[in-house]
Amino acid sequence: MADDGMLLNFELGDAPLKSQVKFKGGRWRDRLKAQRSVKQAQQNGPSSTPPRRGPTAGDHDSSRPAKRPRTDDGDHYKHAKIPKTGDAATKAPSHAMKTGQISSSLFTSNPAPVTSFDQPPVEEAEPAKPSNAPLSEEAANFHTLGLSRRLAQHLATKLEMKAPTAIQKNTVPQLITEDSDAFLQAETGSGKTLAYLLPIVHRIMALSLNEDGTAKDTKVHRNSGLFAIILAPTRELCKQIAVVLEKVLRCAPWLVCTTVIGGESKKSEKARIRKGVNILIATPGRLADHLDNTKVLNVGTVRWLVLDEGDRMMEMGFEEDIRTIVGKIRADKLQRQNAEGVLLDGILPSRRVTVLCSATMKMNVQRLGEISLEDAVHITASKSEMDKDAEAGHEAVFAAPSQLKQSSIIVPAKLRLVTLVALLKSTFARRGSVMKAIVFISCADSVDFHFELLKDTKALEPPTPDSSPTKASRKPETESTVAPAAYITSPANPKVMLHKLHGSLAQPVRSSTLNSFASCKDPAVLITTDISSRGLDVPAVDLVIEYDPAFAVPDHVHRIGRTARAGRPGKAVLFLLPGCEEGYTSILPASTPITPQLYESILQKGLATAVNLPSTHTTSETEKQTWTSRAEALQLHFEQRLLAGPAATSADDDTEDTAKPNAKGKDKPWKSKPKAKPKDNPLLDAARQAFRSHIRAYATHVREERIYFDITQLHLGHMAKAFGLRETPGGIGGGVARRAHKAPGEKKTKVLSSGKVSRAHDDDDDDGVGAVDGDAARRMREKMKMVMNASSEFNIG
Ligand SMILES: Nc1ncnc2c1ncn2[C@@H]1O[C@H](COP(=O)(O)OP(=O)(O)OP(=O)(O)O)[C@@H](O)[C@H]1O
Repeated sequence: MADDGMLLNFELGDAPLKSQVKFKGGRWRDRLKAQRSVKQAQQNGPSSTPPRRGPTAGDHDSSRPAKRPRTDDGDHYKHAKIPKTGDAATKAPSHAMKTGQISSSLFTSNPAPVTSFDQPPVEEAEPAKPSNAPLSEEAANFHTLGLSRRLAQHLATKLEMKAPTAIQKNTVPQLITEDSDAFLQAETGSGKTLAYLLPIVHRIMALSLNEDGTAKDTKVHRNSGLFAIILAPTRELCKQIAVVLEKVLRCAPWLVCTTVIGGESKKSEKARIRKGVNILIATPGRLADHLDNTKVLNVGTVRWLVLDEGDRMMEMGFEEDIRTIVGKIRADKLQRQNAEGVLLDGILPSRRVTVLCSATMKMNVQRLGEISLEDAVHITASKSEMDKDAEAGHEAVFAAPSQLKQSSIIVPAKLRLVTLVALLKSTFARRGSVMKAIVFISCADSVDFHFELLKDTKALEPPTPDSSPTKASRKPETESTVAPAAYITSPANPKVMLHKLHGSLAQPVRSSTLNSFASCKDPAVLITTDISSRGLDVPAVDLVIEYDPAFAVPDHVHRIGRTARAGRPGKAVLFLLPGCEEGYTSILPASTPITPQLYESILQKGLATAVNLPSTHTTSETEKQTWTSRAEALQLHFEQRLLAGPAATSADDDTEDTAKPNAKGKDKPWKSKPKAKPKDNPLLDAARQAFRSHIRAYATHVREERIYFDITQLHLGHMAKAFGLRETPGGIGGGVARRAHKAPGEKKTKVLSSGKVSRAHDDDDDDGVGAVDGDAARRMREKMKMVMNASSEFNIG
């Protein structure tokens, strides 16, 4: 985009701030309010905050949260022409960023929150007792649950697991003694993986060992038959399950497990199957493929089919594959003894057992149950819950771990980026306080952009051999996904490693990045999409930040469940926009209230000291610098980084969505492809692309939750600022741009590329797609469907 005529809401110059800010347009009341807030910010420094007073709880209609007061658009700011890129102001930012010389609209014209912050936060009397921790050894141990002494001892001595968790206590005896199907449902981090693995391993081991642990005459080995298949939705999860299983099988080294998950040649997978395997861990697509094409894969001896994260597999569109797999396994005649004449019945289940497993239960699990389960027992962590649900015949309510501390930050769109940096900076302010944090973002483009923005561009020269976290990052696979972080480091904690992960990365890159994050000895941040929300088990994760809220409540439960695992403490922070989004916390599961936090306090804390601005920009910090001016300087710095270098062409601004769905939904429905390749400034281009994808992704919150995530309430101009953009990029796509909240009789609104929202005509489209021509509406519906399935994030073979 050419810079000529580009408007920005910063004024760089020597004149005092006061005289520079004028507000035009809109209602006089709004102008006066904005003027006062700027004046107050100038006079009071750190203590200055925009005037805020939200309605108290009484004012707030809980059924439909109050709309946020809409401020008018750019008219409220004084606009100045930006100098051409390369001009003195952009070339010499340090000069431009001297204290008192910046006029930023960061703190003006922001909508006020509806949440009342007047109430002092209720202090918890004592920390909540962990709900997903192992039980006390007196209450239960693995041997008394029915596991062999050998296996129980191995767990205690080699895996340091002396007592089971509640779900393990309820599942292990059931799966050892009964042959009925089971539906395991327990909160995140409660040990469901071992709950189903241990009884399977115990019973397969029993083919070779007597009850007293002595060896039987006939010992099974890797060629004795495939006894169990475990299906999981992602390659990462499959590998993780395989790692746990391999550790368990060290006490029975004659048994073999393997994975078939794609990402490597089918030939080598076939070769492994041919060598013999007793437990197979697979993604549905790949297994269905092998069942069709790999003759050596004999499922006649299979006694268990485990569907881990079953609801996610359904959501990702694997229903057909699962039907095929279940059908093929059931159709194959059950072999009572294997080829070597070892009698399987009596020791292994006498029928094929299906185990379905998840922390949450979306409606589609019911359908999955219909496909795969017969008279299943519903096993939960608490017996009473199990009985009650069995009687009532309804779903168990999914919950967050009780020890998990949840909070929300109500942040106006314009301040999101600087607040994220401030939060991360204060999180890692002290060495050793937080080791790992995960930041969830709605789409891969936005993950890419934030990673590029926050990584230390200066520190990308080859790392020194003694820097432990970079051991993994030295690998070529992680060159573009692991980097030292800038901005969030501090003198006390100078090394923080930034990681990014999403489904569009090649499989070796995904695996190495995850490995690097998990094994990183220094503090680490993972910026990721929902690809990391399910099943990922990195015990040292202390903090989960939902920078973009999840598309549905169950996804939120899985995201926050990456911390506070197996009884450990953890924190989760949710970013929300002022207005209707604030009501979202009322539908989230939490054992203690989700504490709302003021963004000002986050900024104040995080920007109490100077931000380590990398690259060529250096601030001339003075003692007078306040957190507000630091926030403004930081925002300005980001915006200047985007503008540095030759400007990109405007061709991409006219980009329309060209996503082509395919059968497996592997492409990215909300990702648009530029018609013309932008010439330069990759960061600016990445910001625009991220913004577009973010807005499209926003439109895909599940229907029931769109009263909280109403795209018509989104101020595109303000949101653009959170991507360091001074203008709202075009090309968001007719469908999304014209979408409106579907309330009966409500007029549709139209989101213009300028960021303004204008009223449009009514339409009667069922899917909430706005007034677009029939073809476009159909395309949009298709796209929405695909996005709902969210399969784009997973490259599953
Ligand atoms: N009995 C136990 N004692 C100690 N730690 C355990 C025990 N069982 C499991 N764990 C640990 O608890 C953590 C979580 O286990 P797991 O990944 O199986 O949880 P999950 O219930 O499947 O969670 P999610 O729903 O998020 O996938 C793992 O790090 C595992 O090693």
